Amino acid sequence: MPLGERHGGDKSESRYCGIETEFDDDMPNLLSYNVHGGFDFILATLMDPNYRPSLLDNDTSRSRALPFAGSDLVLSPSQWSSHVVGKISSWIDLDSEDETLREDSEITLKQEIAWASHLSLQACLLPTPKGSSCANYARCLNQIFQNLGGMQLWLRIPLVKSEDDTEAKNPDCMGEGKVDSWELWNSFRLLCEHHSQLSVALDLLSSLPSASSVARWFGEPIRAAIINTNSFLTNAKGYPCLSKRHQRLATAFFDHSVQIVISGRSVHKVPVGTSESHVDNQIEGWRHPLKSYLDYVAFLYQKMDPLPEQERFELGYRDYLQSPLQPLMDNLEAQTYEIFEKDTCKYSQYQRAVAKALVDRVPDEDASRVTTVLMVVGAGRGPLVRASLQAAEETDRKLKIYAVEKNPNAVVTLHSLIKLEGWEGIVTIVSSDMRSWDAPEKADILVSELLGSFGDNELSPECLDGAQRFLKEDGISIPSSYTSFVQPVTACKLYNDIKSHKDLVHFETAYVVKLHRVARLAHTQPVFTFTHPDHSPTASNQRYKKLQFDIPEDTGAALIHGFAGYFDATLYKDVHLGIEPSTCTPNMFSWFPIFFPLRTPVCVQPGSPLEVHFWRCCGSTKVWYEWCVTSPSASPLHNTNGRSYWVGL
Ligand SMILES: C[S@@+](CC[C@H](N)C(=O)[O-])C[C@H]1O[C@@H](n2cnc3c(N)ncnc32)[C@H](O)[C@@H]1O
Repeated sequence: MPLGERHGGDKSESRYCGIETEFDDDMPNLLSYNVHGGFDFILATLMDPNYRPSLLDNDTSRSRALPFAGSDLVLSPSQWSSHVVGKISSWIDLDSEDETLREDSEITLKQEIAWASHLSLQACLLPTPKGSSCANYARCLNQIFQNLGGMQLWLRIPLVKSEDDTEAKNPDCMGEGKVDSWELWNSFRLLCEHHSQLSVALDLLSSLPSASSVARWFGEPIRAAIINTNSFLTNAKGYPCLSKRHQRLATAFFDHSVQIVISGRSVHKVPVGTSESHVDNQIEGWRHPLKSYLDYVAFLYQKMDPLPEQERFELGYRDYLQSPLQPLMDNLEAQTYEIFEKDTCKYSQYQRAVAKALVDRVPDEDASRVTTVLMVVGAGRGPLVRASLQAAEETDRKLKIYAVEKNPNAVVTLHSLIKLEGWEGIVTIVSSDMRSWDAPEKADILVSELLGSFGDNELSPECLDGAQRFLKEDGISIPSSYTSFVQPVTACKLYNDIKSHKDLVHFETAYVVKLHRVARLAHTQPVFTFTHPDHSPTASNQRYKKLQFDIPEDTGAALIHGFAGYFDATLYKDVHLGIEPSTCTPNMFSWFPIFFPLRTPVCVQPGSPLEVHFWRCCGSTKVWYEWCVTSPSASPLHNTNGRSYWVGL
């Protein structure tokens, strides 16, 4: 019974809530008890906890069947796959000093995974590594991965990070010697080479690490969050509830399709005869002992704000890598223009900028006599022409417009608009590349939108350099400048998607992507700025920037899979437009961020700075970026000579 419905038809996994169960060899009864109690799936031990392969060696009845919970026939295939997550025996210790235990563990792990695969379970929960060394555990998993089919393996990791290294460690819940459970996870997944079927089930304890430290996990492949009943507080009426921080975390998990699992025994004496449940499925007075915990989780899920319309529209794009547009080299298609044109926020910012420029250029007393020459360069299907005309109307200024466009298909539309919109005598359509157009007169205002997610990556600088020939000496360019920004991110999903191509080219390409499962590890920093017009005789569009990021120390160590990139543009004076997270234009959807990957992720320890270099390089036929990390360790230089990714001139 899903936790509820969220506006917009929620299809995420996080609608489901599971329960961790004790071993029970009556699997049908165990499942039906918990499903009737309201849970969607059970986290169930598949093998008798007393089983040890080494004990069988001395057993004369060695050939008897292994003590699996019943047989595969006790549940239907769909019950196994939809309602059971296998829990691998928690006693296993693959890195134990005790050889017998180590060997027993290896045999049991492989047997249990093989049995779970036979049942077509979607996932199995792997116990937390017992010590700080997990090499043999990871080695066995690598062997298992070679032949696993589609099953996911969730490594159980407690969400702990002591702020003080001298703080007592809890050997029951994580490897001795590790005070930051993320490091345990990181060692494990590095040993497994980021295997895409290895993910995390986080155990939420009653106290949580710092916000930055928790945030780092959102770039990791978390599939489940296990909340023990001991981590719940008690509300005034005696019901279980979570602390504000736990609530916010649970909500963030829902938003990232992480499933919640309740574990432990009921530790709340819920008043009899009352019910706060929203989905009450009591059968003949019976109530699952953990129902009040489930009800609370459902309540948190249902009280989440509905996804805004734009977010709903963008759901399918989350963490989906796209190649950036090449609007100079290629001709955009009608549907691309259509998406741009729906972004009213972008055009209203342009309208505001043009209005301010018109008023600055022509004082009120001259408004009826002076005609301003405005050129829209890269006019597409005309939205900036329309925005400029609206600015003129709003400010009572007279305008003459040239709409310059190099895409012949968009020019067809522009011509049709002359009649349709009554632009005769005001707008002249020019079918030409702005860099080679021989303009009949000079412009007072040059309006363009040639910006990519990283500002200059669609070659606005090169195009506007070519167009500024026909801008008057004191003319205005809208935009007047733009700056790119980057920040380091953990982005396991993106890294794995790129890795799946098994080539260098994909690791040296920048992608446009709606970032979702990422952890932004430091504030953004500016990279390259371009200003227009630029009349300096030595002007060059090549750039180099060295950046140093200090990741907040309380984050702990983190793995950098690459850099998220953004831009901010000053259109005119105080009117800006951009996607840099701290200043982004609200409700604008024309641009997703850009992502520059690293071929090998870089691990940064607390307190050690991350040094990064970005170059913008220009050749006669193309522009490209190169990038690398030099501290705490050196990465290779990425995209040398634009060998993998470039933008055509
Ligand atoms: C990002 S689109 C913007 C289109 C339109 N202004 C809008 O906001 O919907 C950029 C447009 O500039 C055009 N363009 C790019 N480089 C150009 C050049 N050198 N000369 C003329 N048009 C160019 C492209 O064909 C495309 O139509």
